[in-house]
This record gives sequence, structure tokens and C-alpha cells, in this order.
Amino acid sequence: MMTETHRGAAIAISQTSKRYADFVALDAIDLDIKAGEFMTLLGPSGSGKTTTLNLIAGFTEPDGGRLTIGGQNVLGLPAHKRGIGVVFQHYALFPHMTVARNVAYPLKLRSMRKSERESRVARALAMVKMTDFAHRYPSELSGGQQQRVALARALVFDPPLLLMDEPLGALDKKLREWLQLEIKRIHRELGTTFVYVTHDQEEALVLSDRIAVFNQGRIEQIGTGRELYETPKTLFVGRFMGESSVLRGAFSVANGKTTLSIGEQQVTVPGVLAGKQKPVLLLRPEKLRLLHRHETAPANCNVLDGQIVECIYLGSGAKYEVRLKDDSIAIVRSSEEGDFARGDKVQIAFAAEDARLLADDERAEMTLT
Ligand SMILES: Nc1ncnc2c1ncn2[C@@H]1O[C@H](COP(=O)(O)OP(=O)(O)OP(=O)(O)O)[C@@H](O)[C@H]1O
Repeated sequence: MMTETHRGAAIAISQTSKRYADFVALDAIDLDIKAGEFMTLLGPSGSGKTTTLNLIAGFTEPDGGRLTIGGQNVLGLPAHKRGIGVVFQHYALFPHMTVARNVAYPLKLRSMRKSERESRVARALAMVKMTDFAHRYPSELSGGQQQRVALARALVFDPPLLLMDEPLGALDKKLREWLQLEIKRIHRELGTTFVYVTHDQEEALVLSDRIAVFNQGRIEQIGTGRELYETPKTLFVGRFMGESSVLRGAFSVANGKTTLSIGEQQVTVPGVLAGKQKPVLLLRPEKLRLLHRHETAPANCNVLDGQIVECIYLGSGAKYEVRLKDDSIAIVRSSEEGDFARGDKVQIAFAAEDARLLADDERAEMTLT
């Protein structure tokens, strides 16, 4: 049997907190990252992602907790002794050095022989497809090219761990999407552990083996993109991981099922929340079907009446905003452009198992807006 070998370092963070005066930036977080894994720290601005990255890098010391990298306790160990590659949003290249000298810099710091240095720089530049730019200065490069050089510089000394803080944040959408695939390829080729900070859930889905969702200094859930999108454990995670509609209403519980009243209609889904939590239903736009008022709904579907308030043509299909009887808005996405128009009275239909039953959480809505 072949054993998979990874050149990356595992990271274990446990019960780690960080306070700034009386503000709690990180509240006793636990996070285990496997060797060779691509882990993304995802969350809104101010949720603690960069603080976590800075703790791993050694730029900040925590107030309490444990942190090991590759099994070694690194608390108290200065950043330059941790042997970690780091890429920030702003390229931070040395402006007076050529691309090749920028990339060689970490090797010079390590007093590496010139011949070895040159072969490593060539390899790192080839990896980010910047070989032809070796003699240029940073000011002669585009933002995307500068960021590729920053990546080469962070990887040139073969670190077991690469940390990236919004490295594509300053680039336009097309370039960002292309570089996401490049970063994914490089991760696959190197087998190094990558920890990546972003507030963009689509970027997190493209890149990551697993994602840790941050909210107000805590990690709400850790999982694969699919787990977070399809089975969020909290309303915040569900809302943050992609477009959704939330149904709220008076509720009742019977026979292991929860029923919500929306206007004068009822929807019933399997499951009951523990304790006295107020339930809501989270619905993904692609799981909703739009029907004309007179159409018969498919069997075993929940149906709600509404009126279309917006039709958006998306090229690949269409998106509709539908005002329900309780004045809430449901978002429906369809791969075909149906014969629906603004103002049409319609029904939305969904299978009970496609609705996520979650505990209501005002914080979820507050931090998202
Ligand atoms: N040096 C500091 N002094 C005081 N407060 C700080 C300091 N550094 C961070 N904070 C606060 O800690 C919280 C978490 O910051 P952090 O940078 O980790 O968030 P983030 O999730 O990375 O957000 P962003 O995407 O905006 O960078 C923020 O509210 C921030 O204002």
C-alpha cells in the first residue's frame, strides 16, 4: 500500500485567545490543520482571520492557549525562526531589486551558495510562470505579476508552511480567478501546507480542502466547502457560504417535525431544534422551483405563494426575487429562463429535505450587513 507523504507541517491551535485592551479579537479558538492541507480562514472583516494568521506566523503572541507547528511548540519563537513563507495583500517587493534578486533574498539571508541560489530562483520563477521577467523591477510589473513574484519569494526556500493574507484582494476579478487556479496547482505540486485568509466565499470554495468560518473572534464551523454550503451548523455559516433565503414565522413541533407559518400558509420540515431555540429555514436559491399560480406542485413539496419583484437575466439561467405573503423575499435561481415576468403571481416549491432547519441568530444578520 502506498502511503501518502506530505512535505507540509501540521498546525495545532488550541484554546488560543487574543485581546487588545478589553476587546477580544480571538476567543479561545481551536483549529487543527493537517500536513499538506489547504486551509482557508473565511469570515467578514474584523472576525479574527488575520489575527490567527499572525499568531501562526509569529507576528503576534497570544494571551493564552497552545500552538504547535510540525509538532513543535512555537510560542515565544520569533517569526524569522519559524521558517514560514508569507504573502500579503500588498506585494511588499523590494522596489530597488530586480525580480530575480527579490526572489533570491530569503536564500541570501540563509547564506546559501550562489549556484544553489540561482537554480532555486529559476525553479521558483518557473513555478509561478515569471521566468521571462527575472530582470525587471517591480515597478515594471502588473499587480498580478508582482503577486506571483511575492509567491515565488515565499516559496523559494521550500517552507513546510505558506501563509497568505488576501493575496488576490487588490486584483480584478478575471485575474483573481486565474491566479486562484495557479495557487491551487502550486499547492498540489508542492504538497506544502497552505493557510489562506479571505472574506470571499467563492474564492474559499475554489481553493480549499477545508474552510474555517470565523465570526466575531470565534470559529463557527470547520469543514469542506460542500459541508459548509449544504449542512451549515449555524445561520451565520449558512448565510455566509452563499446566497440564501431565510423563512421565519410562528412555529410548532410535532412527531419529530417542525412547522412554520408564513403568511397563512404552512411549511413542514423534518427535525426539531434542541432546547428553546427559535427555528428558521435556510433555503438555497437553486433548490427552489418557481411555478405559475395554477401549476400543480411536485409531490412532497412545500409550496408558498408570492409575487415576482425582480427578474435578473444571468446568461446561464435566471434569478428571481419573490415577495412572500409575510413580505419576506425568497431568491430563486433557475438554469433556464422561464416565462416569468416582474409582477407575476407565482408559487415557490421546495422539497422538505432541501430546507436547513437552524436556530435563529440576530448576530448572523447583523454581521452580514
Ligand atoms: N493591533 C491591534 N490593536 C487593536 N485592535 C486590533 C489590533 N489588531 C486587530 N485588532 C482588532 O481585532 C479584530 C480582528 O482583527 P483581524 O485583523 O484579525 O480581522 P480580520 O478577520 O482579518 O479582518 P479583515 O478582513 O478586515 O482584515 C478587529 O476588530 C480589529 O480591529
